Amino acid sequence: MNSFLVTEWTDTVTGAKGYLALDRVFDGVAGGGIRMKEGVSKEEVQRLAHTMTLKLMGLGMPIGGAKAGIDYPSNKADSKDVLYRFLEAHKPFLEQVWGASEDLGTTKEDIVRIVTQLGLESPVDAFLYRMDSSTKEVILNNLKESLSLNVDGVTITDLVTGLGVANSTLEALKSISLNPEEATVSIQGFGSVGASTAKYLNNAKVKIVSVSDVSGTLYNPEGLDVELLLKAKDEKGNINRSLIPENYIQSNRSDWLTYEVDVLIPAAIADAINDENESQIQAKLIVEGANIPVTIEAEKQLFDRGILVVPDFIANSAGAGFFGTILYKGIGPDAYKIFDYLSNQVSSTTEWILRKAKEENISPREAAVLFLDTNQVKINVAENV
Ligand SMILES: NC(=O)c1ccc[n+]([C@@H]2O[C@H](COP(=O)([O-])OP(=O)(O)OC[C@H]3O[C@@H](n4cnc5c(N)ncnc54)[C@H](O)[C@@H]3O)[C@@H](O)[C@H]2O)c1
Repeated sequence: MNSFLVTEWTDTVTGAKGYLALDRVFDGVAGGGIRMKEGVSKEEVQRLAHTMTLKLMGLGMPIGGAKAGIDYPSNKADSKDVLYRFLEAHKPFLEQVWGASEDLGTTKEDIVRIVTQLGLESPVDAFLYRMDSSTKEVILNNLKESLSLNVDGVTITDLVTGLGVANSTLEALKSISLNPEEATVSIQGFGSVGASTAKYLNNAKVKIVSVSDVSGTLYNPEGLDVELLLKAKDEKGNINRSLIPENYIQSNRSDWLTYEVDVLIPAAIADAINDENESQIQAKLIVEGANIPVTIEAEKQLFDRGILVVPDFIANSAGAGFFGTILYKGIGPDAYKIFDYLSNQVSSTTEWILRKAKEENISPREAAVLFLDTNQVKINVAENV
């Protein structure tokens, strides 16, 4: 994987390794989260940074993709000190090139607290430093207010990715001429992405017949009561079984993909659909809510069986565009305007790639690469600095 730049850092206290990969730098900046997890490798960080570039390009954002990774268990007592030292060492990047956010094992609150201690105004100072002081002040306020917005008691950063996945699904249903009210869906995972995807599909009257979490699968061919499931889930996406109606069939967590449904939405783990379970799938569409939930081999087999897979870097990209919407599109602090912008972008990209895939008889992933190549010319990738 060729990144524009990768740093390698060693913590002087614990010996932990850390990396910052800037996949591309457009207009002087790149954006992406900080993952803290035992075993994170430089290659993983580079791959994730590249996916960020693809997501941001798909959303029409003039920002390169970045990702940081710290190979250290996030549940250790001193993990926040390790994060502090990593950010301290990368302060010059935070000041001028890299806009940081949370990812697995880190929180927005910790990152904001640490960068403030380091003398920065925000984790996205790099995006602001070329702006004149009055524009910067307006944008910073917009950003702070936007981060605290919530809809129905849920912060918008916890809703926006699932909203995009739901809109991508609705667009994909159009491409197979299926009315949302007649469509059935099964979702793996009921955390931030799975639950918000279910919420917005339910609003569009799509029938969610099956949902799984880490403990198992719930199934009701008549449709699950999504509002009830949203109330029964905790902040980690675990559904409290004592609140579940008796007529729901409860089974093993691997059963979610075996039901006869129109759409499968893997929104939990990587490699959830692979060459060992792909043959059990009866759906017409798979919309990737999680990152890399379908292996490349399984995706090829699904394509040969006529099952379309909408790639993750299109379907789940809305969350990646949250900062860009406020920083570059001047939108905010208004949850519905932010939602409108991002969901329209995800819908139109999904429509484009599925139409192109049909016209050229290629997979949606191949069509997405064509889309990004076209887009790349527009945002001038050659001006890497
Ligand atoms: N949160 C975001 O904005 C965002 C954006 C893009 C991609 N993603 C990716 O989407 C995926 C889910 O993210 P999230 O933020 O919703 O996570 P989360 O931790 O909020 O929820 C994960 C859910 O998956 C369930 N789960 C875990 N292992 C499972 C298994 N083996 N079978 C069935 N269910 C299982 C959990 O019980 C929980 O319901 C991850 O791959 C993440 O990297 C998240």
